Amino acid sequence: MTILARTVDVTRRYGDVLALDRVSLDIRAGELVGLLGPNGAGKSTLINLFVGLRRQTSGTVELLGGSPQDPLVRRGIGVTPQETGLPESLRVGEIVDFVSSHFPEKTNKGELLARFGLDDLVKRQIGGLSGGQKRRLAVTLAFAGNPRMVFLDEPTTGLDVEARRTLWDGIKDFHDGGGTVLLTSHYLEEVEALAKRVVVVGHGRVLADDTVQAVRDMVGVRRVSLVAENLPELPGVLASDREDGRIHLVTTDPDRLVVELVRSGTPFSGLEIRPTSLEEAFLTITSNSTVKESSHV
Ligand SMILES: Nc1ncnc2c1ncn2[C@@H]1O[C@H](COP(=O)(O)OP(=O)(O)OP(=O)(O)O)[C@@H](O)[C@H]1O
Repeated sequence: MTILARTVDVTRRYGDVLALDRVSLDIRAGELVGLLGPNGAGKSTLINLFVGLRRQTSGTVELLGGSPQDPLVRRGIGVTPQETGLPESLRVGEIVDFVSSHFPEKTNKGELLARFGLDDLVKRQIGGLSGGQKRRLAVTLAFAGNPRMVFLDEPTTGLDVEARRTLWDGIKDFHDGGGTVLLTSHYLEEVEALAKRVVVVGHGRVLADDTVQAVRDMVGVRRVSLVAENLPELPGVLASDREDGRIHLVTTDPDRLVVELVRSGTPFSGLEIRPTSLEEAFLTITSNSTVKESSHV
């Protein structure tokens, strides 16, 4: 299947900061891919390279079979950056006309606004929109030029549940019609609602590239921590470490782990079980590629 966006071994530095570290990724026509990761993971940098706003330090970036730096190539895509500023005095309908006039093919204005629940606001000045309506409009504009592919950087940040769902429906509609989407998010639920494939990034690297279900299973880990001298071999331990006299165990099945711990008769105290953050989960999992071997503390 046609590859619409590709990076090969891409690195991007900002001074001493390594924002992307040898990232290779293919996005094929018709895919809806979620790019998930904690703050500072490198998601926006990757989007900015794909859409030609920044250049890579090394490696190759391809867009629609050409270069993201080529304005003709860029006419085939739509983009909503993480932050947008729209001219306050223009009306909603006018900004849609203005943006779509830059593209050879336009999306029907009425249909576009209806798809994103903005059809009642066509005459409203942008300065009179709520924050959520402005964000929805900014996302809508990515679709104005009948793009083959859209890049959405945290499209639903700041939206309430209803507005978020309306946006999701609009994005799904585009995808159902054959459109390709790459969107970033901090939220697994958002990626789960939209995407089949999820690419997890952390510290500038691709940590996982899999189905949403597989990634959800990875994230569903818990941290069991306790005080003990020594522990026996315990089932389902993905990673472990010792800190300030406590032992921390990362597991997908804390119930079974505790049952086995009690069964073993090992003396322990101060048992705590808590969720791991997304970041913690991924960093723990990926920094322990030989995880099974580390289960014996
Ligand atoms: N213009 C810049 N100058 C210096 N450092 C930068 C610049 N842009 C990004 N960085 C750094 O590069 C790293 C990746 O940032 P990036 O914005 O790509 O992450 P992100 O995953 O999009 O984060 P967030 O979810 O917070 O938007 C971070 O350490 C960030 O501080």
